[in-house]
Amino acid sequence: MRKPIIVGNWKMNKTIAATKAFVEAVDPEVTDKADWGIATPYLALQTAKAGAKNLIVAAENVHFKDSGAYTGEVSVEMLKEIGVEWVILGHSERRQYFGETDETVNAKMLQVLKNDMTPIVCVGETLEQYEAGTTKDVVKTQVVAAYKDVCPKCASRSVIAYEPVWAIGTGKTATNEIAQDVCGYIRSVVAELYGQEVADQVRIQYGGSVKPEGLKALLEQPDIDGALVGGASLVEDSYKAMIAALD
Ligand SMILES: O=C[C@H](O)COP(=O)(O)O
Repeated sequence: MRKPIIVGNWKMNKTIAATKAFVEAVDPEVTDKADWGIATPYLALQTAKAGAKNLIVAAENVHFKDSGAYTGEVSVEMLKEIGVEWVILGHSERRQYFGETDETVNAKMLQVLKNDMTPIVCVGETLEQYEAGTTKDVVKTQVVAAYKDVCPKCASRSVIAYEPVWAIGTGKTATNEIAQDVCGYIRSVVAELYGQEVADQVRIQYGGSVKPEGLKALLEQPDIDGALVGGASLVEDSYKAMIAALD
């Protein structure tokens, strides 16, 4: 039985002070019905870690090298020094605006897993690809590339987030049927790569305009084990409503 995992991806939102207030308000409400987390900008991670007793605290990105002349980047060692063990990789916004590729996502996967951190690796098609009917080809290519040279044991503890780009921040949610169809397909791709036992352990999230009121039904889908939530994770009451929705 896979435990649900719901992570708020804050993107470029919230100051350190706002992070402190959020964690103080939300962390005590967290239940064991799911693993609950927030991914914050780098600057707020230490504050989030200091306040979080229950919430997972994740970074939104990390570099694939140990250290060196990579101006503006943050290493795994830096994250681990402040106790951050989770990281989102390959979010579509990083692919779209910051030159993230399947190759760099793979390099980051290997770096993160080698250092015993947990990746949430994002895959998903654009509106154009969706309309062209190539969703499954696109996500298969992204999953196969992300897991190149990743060992089965490492793969089994990773998390995959399926996020159709056309549903991110647009208010357009994929129907539960579409989300299940693609998440089930992603699990079958993992099974092709590693066998069914590993595929059954990997947790697969859906992301894209998830709201508290839709969360429970989403998680009733057999291959959807959680959600990566943008906008609805930013407001304390909305995050608390997600927690309440699973009680
Ligand atoms: O990582 C989260 C996603 O990009 C979803 O964002 P959203 O819930 O605001 O659509």
